[in-house]
Amino acid sequence: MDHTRQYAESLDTQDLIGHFRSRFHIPDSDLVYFDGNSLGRLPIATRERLRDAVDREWGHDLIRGWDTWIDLARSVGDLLASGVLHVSPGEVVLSDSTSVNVYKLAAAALDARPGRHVIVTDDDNFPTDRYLLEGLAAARGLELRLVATDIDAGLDPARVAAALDDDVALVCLSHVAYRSGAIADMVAINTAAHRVGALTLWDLCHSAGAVRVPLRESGADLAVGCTYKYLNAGPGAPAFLYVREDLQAGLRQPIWGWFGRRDQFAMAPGYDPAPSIDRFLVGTPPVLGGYAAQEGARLVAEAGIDALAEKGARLTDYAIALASEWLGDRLALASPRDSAVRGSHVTFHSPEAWQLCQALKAANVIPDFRTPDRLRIGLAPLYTRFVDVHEGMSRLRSIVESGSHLSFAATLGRVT
Ligand SMILES: Cc1ncc(COP(=O)(O)O)c(C=O)c1O
Ligand SMILES: Nc1c(O)cccc1C(=O)C[C@H](N)C(=O)O
Repeated sequence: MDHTRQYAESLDTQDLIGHFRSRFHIPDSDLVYFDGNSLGRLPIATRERLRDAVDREWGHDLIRGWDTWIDLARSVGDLLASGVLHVSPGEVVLSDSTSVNVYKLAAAALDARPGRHVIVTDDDNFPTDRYLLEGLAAARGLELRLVATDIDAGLDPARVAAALDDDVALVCLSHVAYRSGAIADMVAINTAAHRVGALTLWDLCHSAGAVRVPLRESGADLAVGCTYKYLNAGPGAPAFLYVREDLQAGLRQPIWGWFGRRDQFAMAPGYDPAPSIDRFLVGTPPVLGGYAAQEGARLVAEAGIDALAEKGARLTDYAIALASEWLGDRLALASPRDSAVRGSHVTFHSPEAWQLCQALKAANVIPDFRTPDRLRIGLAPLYTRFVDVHEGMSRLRSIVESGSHLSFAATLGRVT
């Protein structure tokens, strides 16, 4: 491969979705942002929409705003369904945080499988998922069965299958692993789970807006995900949840708020869940965050998931090739090498990963550090250019070659 900046520029020139970068607010042209998998950039349309929503809808319309706000969770859900997740309208809704949605859907799934005593997840699933499942298992006297995962290679579907038997109620896993970026085999795992009568719940935080998620093709039961990463909806924006249409009537989630009730404004006695995906809602939705999720989902839908996934694969392949050429075994790959089973971020091992992260930030490159010794580089395909990858990796090369990172304390500081 050609390692010149000119080559990176030529890749950008040929990039069919490269123009989407101009739809983002990018005030610091020197900054190399490798963290869109933690917090996406600000779309220009979102900034304008939020200004208008604050000034006109809230400032002027006041309570009358609810005439339109009331349908927002459903309309953004439908947009995510058609433009991002490729499922049917009425199967996705915007709601709460990913953590709260894991709790609601996992509890609903456990209630739907009475008499079964086991929840399966993997030992490298994202912490919030593991903790929530641990809490549910403790409260209900169930076993939480952890499948051992290779942190770099990702989940082995055969190991998941080996953990399954007819006492398993729920299998809850991440589609793209937060550390390695490995894509789990959703088809094989759903098939194995359904063979023993278990339900599946997928965390799509690192998938939505970055890779094609085979919810429909794999017969997935339930899913959750956030909108602040590849959907660019901003810090703390509301999450989404997916419940396959044929399961909705048979599932009840445990937080019985008024937004989940049939005929909400009748304010009637007793809880009677809505006969739709609305039954998985709880309370008043965050409207400003909802608008941001809507604008973010529109951009992703316009670019198209297949084009985004293809570019994400090429960007991560390019970062791997530059790392191997320039840094050799000083930076070992901690992600799958095959882009077909990798999301839009790539991770490297180094005993000095923490110091490298600090030195990169000082050089105006933002990656992140993940325990125990990993440098994670997120390459959000909507706005990351090949020249950004070239520039970021070349600043990393200068740091490693000069040893300048060694002047940073080796002690871990605050990690986000
Ligand atoms: C896989 C995964 N699940 C869940 C979360 C977080 O959930 P929440 O938005 O509820 O904090 C993250 C990132 O923060 C994540 O990467
Ligand atoms: N959600 C985050 C937050 O509220 C604070 C700091 C970081 C995050 C993240 O998104 C972390 C991210 N999900 C990860 O994969 O590590």
